[in-house]
Order: sequence, then structure tokens, then C-alpha cells
Amino acid sequence: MDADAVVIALKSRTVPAADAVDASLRALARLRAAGAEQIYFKYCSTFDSTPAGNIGPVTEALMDALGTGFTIATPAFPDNGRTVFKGHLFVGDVLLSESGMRHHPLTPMTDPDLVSVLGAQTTRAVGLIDHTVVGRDAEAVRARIDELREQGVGIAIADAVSNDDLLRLGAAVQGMPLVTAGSGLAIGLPANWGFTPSGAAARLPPPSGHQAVISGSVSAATHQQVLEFLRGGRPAFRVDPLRVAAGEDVAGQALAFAEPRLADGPVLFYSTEPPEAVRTVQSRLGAAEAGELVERTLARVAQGLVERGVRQVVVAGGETSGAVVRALGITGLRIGPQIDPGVPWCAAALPGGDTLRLPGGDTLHIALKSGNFGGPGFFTDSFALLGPDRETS
Ligand SMILES: Nc1ncnc2c1ncn2[C@@H]1O[C@H](COP(=O)(O)OP(=O)(O)OP(=O)(O)O)[C@@H](O)[C@H]1O
Ligand SMILES: O=C(O)[C@@H](O)C(=O)CO
Repeated sequence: MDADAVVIALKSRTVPAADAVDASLRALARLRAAGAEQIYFKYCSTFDSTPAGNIGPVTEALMDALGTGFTIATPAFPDNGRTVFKGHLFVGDVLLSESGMRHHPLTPMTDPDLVSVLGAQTTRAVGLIDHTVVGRDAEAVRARIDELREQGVGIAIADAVSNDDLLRLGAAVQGMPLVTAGSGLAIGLPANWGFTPSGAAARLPPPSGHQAVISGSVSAATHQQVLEFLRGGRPAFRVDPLRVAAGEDVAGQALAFAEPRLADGPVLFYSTEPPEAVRTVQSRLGAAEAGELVERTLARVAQGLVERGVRQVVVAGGETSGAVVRALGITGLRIGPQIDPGVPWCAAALPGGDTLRLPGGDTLHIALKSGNFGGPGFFTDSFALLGPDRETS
């Protein structure tokens, strides 16, 4: 395969732990068969999980499968305001438990102490590599790892409050068969392999077709992005879960709304609501059922939009992204230029990395935006970055 690193994306954050373990072990087997020498289990930078999992059970299963007795865990992503200090996760200026994550519809996070959060999900002893060590150098981190291993610790939460911390941690985990982290730690790994970052790696085919945004995210940042899009006077269709539950063809209505408007620029389809409104819907329909219903509707809208010539799609929300990617039959993504930290444009691709060609030879450009990522103007700025007049590298 013509790639230095390969990502297998799993929709495993909120499924039962046994299913998440099973999917992760199958992914591990594929990666090892393809020759992967180091495995990176990436989870959310807000450590989204429940006491039943899935971060702990998946980490443990990967450790067993790889025959390794130690790994680190750090969701730190300073460029997006996620920092870990004394084992406590901060989102911006507040502890995780004070952030919008305390209201998350599927994985509410109410304990910022990651040693305790992870400890509740695993049979391994969980320790801490704190900032007095990470702030020094990779050698100090390696010495601390040796010390923890001797004490019988299997997984160590690692503090990191800056990219320099992540670079030191990255150097320290060279040769470790398994690392677990948010995406932040990845900046510390290429140097271990002698890779030099290159803009050419992010070049995508030129954009074409209509533009649309699909938002099933209920995170605070997405809410601001929806409001900003509406303030700009752009066309937007609200997907109301209660109307879907009542049997209305909401996806059909959304597509009818889209048809006369797509030629004039991006159209937004959203179920995004503030936490109180989401709670009301959940109390009527059940949280999982409401999520499923909205995901299915937005995925059908996405399919219909592509059939109607949309070739540039922004999707907001991790679960929503999974549903849309599945419905569109996307089997791979070629990662392109970064829009905001943690969110790149991608080209839908076939296994092996060839770009998927739609009828007419078009490429489908897609950006999968995590709920809390991206600036307020994301739903319009992202298209400006892609083109048509801009180089996509
Ligand atoms: N109005 C709504 N009422 C109830 N549930 C909703 C509503 N809108 C969306 N949902 C559901 O809430 C969940 C939101 O999860 P999703 O992962 O897509 O976004 P997020 O949690 O904001 O972002 P991320 O996971 O990227 O941090 C989905 O299952 C979605 O279908
Ligand atoms: O790392 C993050 O925070 C995101 O990619 C995510 O997983 C939140 O949904």
C-alpha cells in the first residue's frame, strides 16, 4: 500500500464493549497482516466512554493480542484545547466535568480524573506519568515507564499541556507495540520513523459539484456553527426527530427543500439543538432510539444529496459521520488539507487508496467534523478552503 500510516475507522465508541473489542481485534489483525509495526488506538480527545467501556476493554484486548504488558493513554490535543495535567483532563479552561461533555447524549463525562475513569474500565493497574516528568525529556519519560512497569502498572495516563510535551512523549514511545491516545500524540510519531511532513501528501483532486452540510452533532461548538450559518442567511432545513418518529418522510422533505437551492451554494441539514431540547426528545423517544432515528434520516439525506449532484459534503458529529459514511458506501478516505485542527478535507476512496470516481468522473470531497472542533464559520469557511479557486494542497 502506498501509505506510511493507515487508519481503520470504527464506529465503536458507544457499542457494547464486546462488539468494540471484536471490531478492534479484527482491525488489528488486518493492520498486522499489512505489516504495521506500531499500533495506535485513537479515541476521543474528551475520552468519551462509559464506566462499561470502551476505552479500557479495547486497550486491554489489544495489549493481550500484541503480547505487551504496558501502554500509555493520553487524550491531550492542545491545539484543540484538550490538556491533561496531574491526570485531569481540561477542555479549554475548565475541567472535563465542567465542559459541555457533561451533557453528552451518549457518553456524559462527569469525572475529569482519567486515572479513575480508566481504572473503572479495566482490570489493569492504571498509573500516571505526570508533568514533572513529561516536561523534562523523553529519557525521563522512559525511566518513569520502567518504574511503573516494576510497580505492576499496565496503563499510564500521560500528562501533556503543549505540543512540546506530545513531541517528548512521542519520542519516548518509540518501539512501544501499542500506544493509545487522542489524535494529538500523532504529531510526536513521524520523527521516530524518519518521515518528513510534506504538503504534497495532502493534495486532493479538484473539487466539483454542489455543497452541503449535514449536522447531527449536538455539541456546543456545532451549535455555534449552525447559528453562524443561519445568521449568514444561508438555506437550512431542520430535521425534527419527533416528526421522524411520527412517521413523516422528513428525508424526502429535506431533499425537496434542497433541490431548488443547491445551485446557489451550501445548504445545511441539521438536527442540532441545545441540550435541553435534546433531553426532551430523548425522554420521549429514548436516547439510543432518538440517536438511531436521526442518524438514519441524515444518512438518507446524504445519499439523496449525492444523487442530486452534491460533491462536497461537511458532516458534523462523530456518530453522524459514521452513519453517513456507511450509507454512502465509502470504503476509504484519502486525507487532504486541514481545515481546522483535527478536521481535514478528504476524498472518498476505494480500498488501496484510489480515489472513488462518481458518475461523470467527479470526486466526492468529504470533511468529517468532530462535534467540538472547528471555528464558528466552519460551515462556510471549509468550502472556501477547498476551492474552486484554491489549490487543495
Ligand atoms: N435533536 C436531537 N435529539 C436527540 N438526539 C439527537 C438530536 N440530534 C442528534 N442526535 C443524536 O445525538 C448523537 C450525536 O452524536 P454525534 O457523535 O453525531 O455528535 P456529537 O456527539 O455532537 O459529536 P462528536 O461525537 O463528534 O463529539 C447522534 O446519535 C445523533 O443522531
Ligand atoms: O479526538 C476528538 O476529540 C474527536 O476526533 C472525537 O473523537 C470526538 O468525537
